[in-house]
Amino acid sequence: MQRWNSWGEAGHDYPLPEHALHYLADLIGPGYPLEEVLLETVSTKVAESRLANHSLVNKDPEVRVCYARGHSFADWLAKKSGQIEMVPDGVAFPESRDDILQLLEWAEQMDCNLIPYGGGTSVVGHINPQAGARPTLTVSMSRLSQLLALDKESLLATFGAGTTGPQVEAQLQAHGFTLGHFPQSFEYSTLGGWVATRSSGQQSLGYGRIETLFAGGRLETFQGSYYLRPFPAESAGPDLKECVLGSEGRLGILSEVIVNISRLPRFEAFYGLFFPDWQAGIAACQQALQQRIPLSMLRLSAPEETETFLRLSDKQNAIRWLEKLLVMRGAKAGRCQLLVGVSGEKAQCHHAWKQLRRISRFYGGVNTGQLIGQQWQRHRYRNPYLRETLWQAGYGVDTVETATQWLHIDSLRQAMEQALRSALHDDAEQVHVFTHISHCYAQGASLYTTFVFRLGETYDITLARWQKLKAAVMQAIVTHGGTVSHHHGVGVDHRTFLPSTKDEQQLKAISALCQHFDPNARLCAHNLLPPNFDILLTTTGPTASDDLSHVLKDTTDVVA
Ligand SMILES: Cc1cc2nc3c(=O)[nH]c(=O)nc-3n(C[C@H](O)[C@H](O)[C@H](O)COP(=O)(O)OP(=O)(O)OC[C@H]3O[C@@H](n4cnc5c(N)ncnc54)[C@H](O)[C@@H]3O)c2cc1C
Repeated sequence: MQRWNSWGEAGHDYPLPEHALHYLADLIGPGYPLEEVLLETVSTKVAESRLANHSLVNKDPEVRVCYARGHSFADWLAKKSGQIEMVPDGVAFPESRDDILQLLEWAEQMDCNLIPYGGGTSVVGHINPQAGARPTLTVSMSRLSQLLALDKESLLATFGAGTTGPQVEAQLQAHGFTLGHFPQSFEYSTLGGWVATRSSGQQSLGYGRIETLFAGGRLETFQGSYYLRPFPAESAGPDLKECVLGSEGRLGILSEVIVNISRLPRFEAFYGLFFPDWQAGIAACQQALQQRIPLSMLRLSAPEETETFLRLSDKQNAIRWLEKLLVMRGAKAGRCQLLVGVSGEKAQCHHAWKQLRRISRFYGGVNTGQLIGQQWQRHRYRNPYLRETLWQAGYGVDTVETATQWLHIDSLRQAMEQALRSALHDDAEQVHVFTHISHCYAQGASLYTTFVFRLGETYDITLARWQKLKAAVMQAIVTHGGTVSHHHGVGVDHRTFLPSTKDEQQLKAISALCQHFDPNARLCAHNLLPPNFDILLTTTGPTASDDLSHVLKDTTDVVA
């Protein structure tokens, strides 16, 4: 059974070896765990539902609690402490498009808000009900998880939007196909959620981000049902599919998603390389991308992350041998690990790997073969479980991600890491920070930074620590040329910073689009736009002459 206040299936634990915990204690001090509240206890405190009965809606307090929060660090604190301010008034489980249309109609009658819920793996507050006069109905897509159509000739598959990663792959692989979308939340996140958040998978370099994979589908809205046809390409004016991508539940509920699929690769391998330093690793990645070498993954760890992985490994004997080899070959302190993936026809993969090795040699890279790559592949979804392991040891872990041009990669990384390392100086607390590049493009890459800190003596102190860390790093991102998000989305947690990425005219256009599809602001109105932005437009009407500068000033004040 899925854990209600943490990641993963109950009983699936990944303990860290003793030496790994000592390493962490040496870096930031010993951790002290916080006591957790039981689901039964939280459920007894839930307020009465404000919704009438409906055959599709479950109002059981325990179910409502389980659907109340996602997986941001603040969400975890809320669940583990039991201080969940808002829970949905009910959770609906539609089984068909008709059920969804019925729920939209009922929401108007009940005057309630709706939250489409995929896997609930959001890390930016997307699916958290907000306080307000209207009741909230969360719409779980979990029963819409079937492969509905497979066009083997055109490589198109139609799924219920609530299909999770493993369900997508199992149903496709049974026919010899794959989607190739493997976010780290793969186990629980869904097709609808991926589209609504502009998700990116670990092998996006080969298969593409969800933008490339999303071919069409059906969107159920307060303005009716839309069928987004899966043409291979078209020149027929603006494409509504583009608007649905990243809409974060604000336009409607995706009931079906059509995706571009691939034949299962005949060959796939992951290799490990080590570069003497970060600059060499970056230059090699940049070259590989700009020469269009057909790889399926490039993941470059900065020195602190490389060192952390080596230190935390439970195969210390093998690591000692590896270190000897690396030192002999010139990759000493400051070295960076690069993971390389190739997928496809064997000859094509061998050729791509050969081309990459040629670039790597030029930059002093040391080839360590497939061993590290195989380890990574075996444990590719394990990191989220380690969040719980570290929590139990008294440490908080969170990640932030962004993207920028190659020109700014280095300065942005330094700014993010520095902001995190110094954020808790006033509390006399150390923060362990490390970064990797997780998705590469010819023009730039995404940076993914992890920070580990000690839990406070209470939940409130811990939350305050996390808030300081998050604010400091977001500030660093937007002032050093990063986007608010490369793949986690905006939600509630990043919306204040959106004006740094999109200007006033763009925000107005997005707001007008949301109002067109959802005139009464029932669908996830908390997501995406800066606070008060919609309210202002609703009261004055979205005209081009609206002066929103004071709203934007409020939000940019936080940014500046
Ligand atoms: C441990 C962990 C690792 C992660 N790793 C990655 C990663 O590698 N790559 C990545 O991209 N993200 C990652 N994420 C973030 C998260 O998994 C993604 O944002 C994912 O796309 C969310 O999918 P979901 O089905 O869980 O959506 P939810 O969290 O349920 O919802 C997210 C948003 O999408 C909307 N939505 C969901 N379904 C529908 C629908 N059918 N119609 C309309 N709107 C809908 C919701 O209303 C909400 O606004 C990670 C999260 C965690 C906790």
